[in-house]
Amino acid sequence: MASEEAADPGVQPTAPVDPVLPTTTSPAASAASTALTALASCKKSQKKKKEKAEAREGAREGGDETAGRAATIKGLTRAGCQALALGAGQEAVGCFRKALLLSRDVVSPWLHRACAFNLGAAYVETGKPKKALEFLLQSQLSDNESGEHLEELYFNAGAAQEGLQDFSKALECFDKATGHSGTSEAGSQAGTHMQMGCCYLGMGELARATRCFLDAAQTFVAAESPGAAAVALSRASGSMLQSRRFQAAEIAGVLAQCRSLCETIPDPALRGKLYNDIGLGYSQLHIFSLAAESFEQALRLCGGELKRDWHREAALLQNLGAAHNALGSFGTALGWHRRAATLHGTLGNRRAQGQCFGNLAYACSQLRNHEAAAENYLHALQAFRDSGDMQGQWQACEGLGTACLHLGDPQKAIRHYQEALTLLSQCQEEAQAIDQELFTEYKFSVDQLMELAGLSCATAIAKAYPPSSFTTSHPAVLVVCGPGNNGGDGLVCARHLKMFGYQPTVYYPKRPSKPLFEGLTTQCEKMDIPFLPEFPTEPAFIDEVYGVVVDAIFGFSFKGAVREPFGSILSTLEHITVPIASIDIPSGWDVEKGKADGLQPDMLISLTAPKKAAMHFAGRYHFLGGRFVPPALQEKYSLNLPAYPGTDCVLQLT
Ligand SMILES: NC(=O)C1=CN([C@@H]2O[C@H](COP(=O)(O)OP(=O)(O)OC[C@H]3O[C@@H](n4cnc5c(N)ncnc54)[C@H](OP(=O)(O)O)[C@@H]3O)[C@@H](O)[C@H]2O)[C@@H](O)CC1
Ligand SMILES: [K+]
Repeated sequence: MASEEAADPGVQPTAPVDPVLPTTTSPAASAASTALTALASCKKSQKKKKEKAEAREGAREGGDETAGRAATIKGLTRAGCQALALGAGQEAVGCFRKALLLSRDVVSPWLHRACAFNLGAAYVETGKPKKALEFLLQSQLSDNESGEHLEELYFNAGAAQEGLQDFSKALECFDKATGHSGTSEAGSQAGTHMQMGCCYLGMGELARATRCFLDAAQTFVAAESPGAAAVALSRASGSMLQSRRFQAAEIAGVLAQCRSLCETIPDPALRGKLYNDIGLGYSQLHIFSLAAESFEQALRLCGGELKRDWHREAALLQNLGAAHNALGSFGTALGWHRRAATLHGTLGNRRAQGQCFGNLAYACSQLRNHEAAAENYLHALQAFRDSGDMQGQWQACEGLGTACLHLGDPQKAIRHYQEALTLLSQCQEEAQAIDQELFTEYKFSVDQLMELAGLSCATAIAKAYPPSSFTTSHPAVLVVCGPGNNGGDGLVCARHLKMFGYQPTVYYPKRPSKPLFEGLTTQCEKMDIPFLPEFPTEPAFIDEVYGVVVDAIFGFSFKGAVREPFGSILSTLEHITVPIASIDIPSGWDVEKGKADGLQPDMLISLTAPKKAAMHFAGRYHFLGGRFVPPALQEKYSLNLPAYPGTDCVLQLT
């Protein structure tokens, strides 16, 4: 999607979800890579088993029955390996399980452990890491086993731990695997480095992950495996982009190396996948000419009519269109957008089709064909409605508004803009996901964000209610704080208000015994901010003493019926006449539906992004605060937050 004002519509190539892009440690991705290695191990153990079985054959005196059983185990093992090679994991598990059962009656602990190992490795591949570990542990080898065998065991145990998301245990196993890798092939060492890279990715240690992928790539190149090396480089570039610690030139260097390796890969499907990944990487670096070239190369490799990958083709057409939009070659972009929209439509992918219509509309508007732009924004809007994409809907409405302005219909434009605003405030799920990511991915701490949130609130209050507007003798503000983080925002806000020359008083009836809140309380106390021992029961008293009341009672985690003492507090606040400034959400409101007979604040300071309930806000001032969402995150969620003016930490929405 793109809107006419959007400075950079071409960033959209990152939007299409490419099912083959292996840039995360998603179970699917790691299972896939694990599968290959499990199979390799299986082949190796099969070979080794064959050798050992043959060696034993002469020595074994257990008679025909034992020999027959050993032969059956051998057959089952072979069948299991074949099943694995064909991707029939369940069947493989069945064969290995039977082999393991039979091995119990054979007087060879080695054979039994080897069978347990195979079953464990097969479970790794079928995505059952718990089961895998159970059998891998049974295959525990003694120290005088060969290093290579130990390497295989630790590798698979590592893969199982990785599947269980226990990345540090997985890394321990992989470390041991590399410790025993003296004699093994370079390829298998590189495979271990790949897995280690995935673990570091899972732990959010992107620089280390990058190192592992680059090491793996180097080893694969030395082992003359260009395909595997290119995959490793592609993953390295992905983690470099994600980490934001690397220079663009460094990342572009890795992408270029990956691209040149691609030329030597015989498998067209893998080549196509990699060219697409490279194109996405270049898009993120804003090198759109190389992105477009890479997407075209990928498109040529989509397969013949019979084996055509239509979904990939649609994503590539969309990416090509978006890259040309970003390059400003709108005439060329039109064709790609149309083809992409048609193909996504045929495949029933309405949301992606909406994105293509949006991009097409944007290109039309840039070519000053506003009628075509309006028509395509309408198609986009409908597609986003069908697929329930709120964000797409508001962007399409915004585009429609602009097109109507150009077509000389300001009334219609206003209606579209109004609809866009309403839709914008409904993007709450996104806001919560962003909050989560700020903590988990971007490693912000609550107190950092709370400080910025509280500062935004004090700033917004100072803008809307300057001390000169107070009718009381002093700019006295009552800050009512609740038991959660919203209350914490209130404490920070009180401290900054004091700094700004106001006279805040805090009421904080339910104080959590956590260092963060204790610290914030002490800071206020040390700044001579009084804390009320009891809440005034008379609304008139509050009206007389204070010029503004800050509602920092509940934020987005409020639910159910209000419990005491907050029920009485809110009842009193509902009857005061001085303005109430609510932080994030008016307290007592349903986070989505609001509360018609509840608190009706004069001001709302939405933090990060407006929540759904903000639609029901009817007060005079609506501010946006919490200017802490990093650009990458804004981009990821296509937030299109309105621009904060200059260095301000708040933005007045109404
Ligand atoms: N995440 C972010 O990015 C940032 C978030 N920030 C801020 O945090 C806010 C969200 O904070 P939050 O999650 O701590 O919850 P919040 O709404 O303050 O209080 C919930 C507490 O209230 C209580 N309670 C609930 N229902 C109740 C009821 N019916 N009746 C009575 N009590 C009830 C319940 O306590 P309990 O009684 O269970 O002890 C619960 O612990 C968010 O809106 C924003 O302002 C900023 O600081 C910075 C960045
Ligand atoms: K509140």
